[in-house]
Amino acid sequence: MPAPSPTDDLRFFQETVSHLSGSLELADSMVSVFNHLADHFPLEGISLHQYSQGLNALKLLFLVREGRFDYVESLVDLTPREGALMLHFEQAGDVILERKISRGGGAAKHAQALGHLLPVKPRAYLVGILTSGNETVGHLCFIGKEEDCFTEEHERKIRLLLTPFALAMSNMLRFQRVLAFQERLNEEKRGLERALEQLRDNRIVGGLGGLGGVMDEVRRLEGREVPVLILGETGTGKELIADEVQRISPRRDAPFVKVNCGAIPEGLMDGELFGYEKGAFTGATRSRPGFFEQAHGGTLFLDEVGELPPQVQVRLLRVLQNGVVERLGGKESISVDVRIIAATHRNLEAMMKQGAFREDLYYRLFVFPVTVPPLRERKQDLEALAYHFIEKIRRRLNLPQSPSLAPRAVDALMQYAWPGNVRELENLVERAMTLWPGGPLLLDRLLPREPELYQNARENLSDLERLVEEKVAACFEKQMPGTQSREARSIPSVRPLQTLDEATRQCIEAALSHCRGKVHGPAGAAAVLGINPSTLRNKMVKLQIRADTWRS
Ligand SMILES: Nc1ncnc2c1ncn2[C@@H]1O[C@H](COP(=O)(O)OP(=O)(O)OP(=O)(O)O)[C@@H](O)[C@H]1O
Repeated sequence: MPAPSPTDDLRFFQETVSHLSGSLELADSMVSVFNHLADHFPLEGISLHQYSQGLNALKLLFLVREGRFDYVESLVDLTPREGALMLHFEQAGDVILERKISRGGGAAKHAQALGHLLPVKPRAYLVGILTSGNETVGHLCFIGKEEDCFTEEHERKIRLLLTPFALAMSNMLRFQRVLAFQERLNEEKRGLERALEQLRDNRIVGGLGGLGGVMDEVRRLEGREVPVLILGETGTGKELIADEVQRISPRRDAPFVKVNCGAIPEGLMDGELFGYEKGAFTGATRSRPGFFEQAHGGTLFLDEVGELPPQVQVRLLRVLQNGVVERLGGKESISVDVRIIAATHRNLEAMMKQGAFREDLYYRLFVFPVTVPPLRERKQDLEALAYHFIEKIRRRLNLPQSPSLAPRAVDALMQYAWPGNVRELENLVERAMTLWPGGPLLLDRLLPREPELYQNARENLSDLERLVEEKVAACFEKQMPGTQSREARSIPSVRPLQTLDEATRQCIEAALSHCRGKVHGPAGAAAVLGINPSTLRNKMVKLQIRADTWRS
């Protein structure tokens, strides 16, 4: 074969450089370079490695093969002798031609690093040390198809390419690092936004309404560290209450670790709760502290505690009694100081009777119980909750304005039994806002149709009537103290008696004046009176009360 002329070399050099710089995407330009070089070398692949003196390890960065690019960061540990050999190559800064891989040879470790990507077989290697200024950029490996496939001519040709490869690789690696850094920053930003969003949205709606009793209980926990057990149907807001207990606890600045016991597979539960040592089981490639250790000094929230399998209940009880954990595969006892807040939608007492929940554990957890009532028992909060979710979802969906609720939708919400509680309402509002982002939200159309999920309309109506009457009675009590007590009712009043309509009018007008003429919505008269806005409107029409009289 005639020796290549300087013109051939120049063309080869220019073509390679143009493939190398063809794209900012490392993968694209490397695939393109590979295809071009495969016409000049008997190539199986090209890889880039870096030697880390600190770790005394050889790091694989990427491998490119025909039509395929793998960006894989993996490490191969080196012996001190192998490390010294790598340093020696780097200092020589040239090309090593190995006609076949030999144990202890220069490219043996490069081949080992690629073992999981390329079938190990006898083949030749050309390793070029890439340098830029005084820095070593990496080891560029041309991987041959077989033994002895590279010649001195190949060695000469790869030498021509060392400088452009060094420049391109150094720039691309820097670019990759910037991208990775940017990605990390974006991820951090998303995390912070989520945390901020949660802080904004963690407001408890109904704290002065249907959750008034619960919040009174919770306030008694301020500054205390007793174990708390939060009970209530699914989706009633138990986790939100747990957050509130934590917020007012002396441990509020310490770790607050939340564990959903129902979401961890039974086989992993011990390891997750109590931690494990490296090698404790297949796949335990390193030691890991469990949730108890992570919560040391702070609080552990055991959500869905009723889902714990019996054996885990035994170990949990032991940790609570002794204040120490032992990691799986570990020999040491590790002291832990953890406050427990637990929650469940299950009837633990019934489970205890059936033998499914340990009695001793139950009494350890049942120190300060808080029961969150189902939504159907606090319908006065429904409209305010719906508006709270509208606002929360509007922010998440980035909508310019909050859509309104269709008035007839509120009636339907009041009659529905809400088996999924507040979470069901939140999901319903989200679906409605996806369907009608500009409003009005026809929530009634999205409610299930099964009649057994609705309270009898008549019963409901009389409930509302009863509520109005209660409000009226409260009004009387305020204006004429004592007239509402059982005894007082039998004593003739000194004040002239009002008809029910007159008393209702007074009550409605007082509420409207308080709310400056606002009828519905979170700060509206209907919410203050605890009745459905359309019921209030009907009464206003009947009594000829106009809301705008109170608007300033
Ligand atoms: N009173 C409330 N005010 C505002 N948002 C609430 C209220 N109650 C519940 N939510 C919201 O409803 C959703 C469900 O509440 P949460 O997860 O606390 O219920 P849970 O009882 O813990 O449910 P589960 O039993 O399924 O674990 C959450 O998005 C929560 O923020």
